[in-house]
Amino acid sequence: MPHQSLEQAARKMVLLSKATTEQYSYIKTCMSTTFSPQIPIVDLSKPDAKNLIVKACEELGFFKVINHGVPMEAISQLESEALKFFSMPHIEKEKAGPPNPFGYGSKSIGHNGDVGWVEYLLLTTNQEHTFSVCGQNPEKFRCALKIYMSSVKRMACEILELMAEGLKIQPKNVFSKLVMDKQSDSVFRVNHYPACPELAVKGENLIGFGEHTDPQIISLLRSNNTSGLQISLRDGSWIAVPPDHSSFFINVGDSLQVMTNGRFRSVRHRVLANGFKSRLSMIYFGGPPLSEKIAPLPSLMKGKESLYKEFTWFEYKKSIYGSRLADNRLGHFERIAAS
Ligand SMILES: C=C1C[C@]23C[C@H]1CC[C@H]2[C@@]12CCC[C@@](C)(C(=O)O1)[C@H]2[C@@H]3C(=O)O
Ligand SMILES: O=C(O)CCC(=O)C(=O)O
Ligand SMILES: [Fe+2]
Repeated sequence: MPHQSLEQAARKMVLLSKATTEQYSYIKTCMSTTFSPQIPIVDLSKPDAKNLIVKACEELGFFKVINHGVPMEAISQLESEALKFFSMPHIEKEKAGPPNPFGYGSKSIGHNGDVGWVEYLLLTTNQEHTFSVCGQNPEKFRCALKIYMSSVKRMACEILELMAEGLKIQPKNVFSKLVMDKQSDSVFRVNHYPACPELAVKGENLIGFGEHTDPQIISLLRSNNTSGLQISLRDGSWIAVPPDHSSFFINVGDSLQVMTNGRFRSVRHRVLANGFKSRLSMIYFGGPPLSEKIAPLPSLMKGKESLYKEFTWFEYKKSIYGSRLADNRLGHFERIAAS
């Protein structure tokens, strides 16, 4: 059974890793994280979807989507190819790395010292580059990626159009056209968090993926049935997101926060490693073309000043790659109101 071999591989990874988990940042905040019914659920097939989406983006910057239209078959195919990839020996996986910027990465996230109990594939959504994905059957992996990505991109556009409709702004493709653009700088990521048996023994927490906001416009996340994802509320407390393998979780990204002049919030989130089960998640990050100006839409300003300085997505990207995961990246671009 592929699942069994995955757990075995994870265990091996733990045993073989000389430094074990000592070098990672343990976090002791588990007391403030609880499962809660607070995650809004949006049924894309219902007429009130657009209003629920706007409310969720204003309050949390996060919601769950059901009846999303991505066939379970496409999801399972990609999941199974990804699991095959991650169950290969480390030396084989390394052939697809390092992620500069695309490819296989392990433990290290970005280039500024962030680490987590995670291994991942970071890919461009642009066809040609996904060819760097290796593995035993790269053709099958690529094919599954292509089918999944086109379906998820369609959902991203549908959600972005519902946002514009819910905000009552014209044309309804103001946001979605950026992700639909041929030059769109969208990214795809598959994260694998091996089970970390040491945690189960010690009863401690270990960071899988440190807290951050996603810089793009919108992120669409699907994971297996393993918990770990948490989001931060306005008051700074963390809530655990109950896993749901058949739904998608949507994050507002920094760029959408700027385009709505702060009305929508980009949500801080993180992943904790699990002591018993491995987690596999796949995330589509819908981004604008590099040359696109990221600025509040005039129709959302209503005579108010922009909260942000003007910048292009290229400029923002340059700045994020010099940042640490937990940094407040939008801080540099906030306009201090002249009084
Ligand atoms: C420390 C990091 C790692 C970054 C860049 C920088 C700050 C934000 C991280 C992310 C988070 C969202 C996906 C990603 C692909 C992105 O666009 O921003 C990540 C990227 C990476 O994993 O390389
Ligand atoms: O793997 C996950 O569940 C979330 C990871 C994440 O937030 C990211 O890759 O930006
Ligand atoms: Fe993220």
